[in-house]
Amino acid sequence: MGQLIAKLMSIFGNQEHMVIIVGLDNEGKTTILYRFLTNEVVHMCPTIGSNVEEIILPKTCFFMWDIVRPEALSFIWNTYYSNTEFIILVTDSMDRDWLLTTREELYKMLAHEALRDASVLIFANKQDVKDSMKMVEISHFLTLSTIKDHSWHIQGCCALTREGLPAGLQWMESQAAAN
Ligand SMILES: Nc1nc2c(ncn2[C@@H]2O[C@H](COP(=O)(O)OP(=O)(O)OP(=O)(O)O)[C@@H](O)[C@H]2O)c(=O)[nH]1
Ligand SMILES: [Mg+2]
Repeated sequence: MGQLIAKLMSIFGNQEHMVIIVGLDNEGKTTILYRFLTNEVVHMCPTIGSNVEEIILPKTCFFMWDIVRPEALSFIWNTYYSNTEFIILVTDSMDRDWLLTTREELYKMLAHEALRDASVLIFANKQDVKDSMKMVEISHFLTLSTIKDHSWHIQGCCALTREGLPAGLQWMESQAAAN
């Protein structure tokens, strides 16, 4: 798997940036991935394994892996990490109970040697749902202001309407251009 990813990276060249989309179950990871590609909502089943898509923009290209939770696939996790430049962490803004687990997973990833230089985009998804937590509350809960050794950005979004997704992608483009 590692060799395959390295080969793909060499084919696509330096403009290609490797991205992993992570988060707990049912947070909207796969919906977001396909909303980057199409104007239609693709109805999803829970992901088994991974989905991968190439998002081609005028000046850059993101090679995005939507992967299941770390513990389920821990044996190949290092393979993904070793080439990753961006982590997209998706949270369900309604899911207060799971935010603690999300926080644990986030800091475990950030402590990983292979992700030392990765930038983090947090999508606070499902902002359309009544009483969803807003970005300030989620930022506070995830203690994002304590992250000093990675670039990070939090963006509220609704994958169903695409609201917030272009802004998140723009942040990634600006990071890619700066690196
Ligand atoms: N209301 C609302 N529902 C959403 C939004 N984004 C995704 N969903 C719904 O949430 C459910 C889960 O979406 P998925 O994209 O399959 O979530 P996932 O994180 O890929 O789930 P797993 O593959 O099981 O880990 C689906 O029913 C989506 O239609 C959103 O912004 N608002
Ligand atoms: Mg999925």
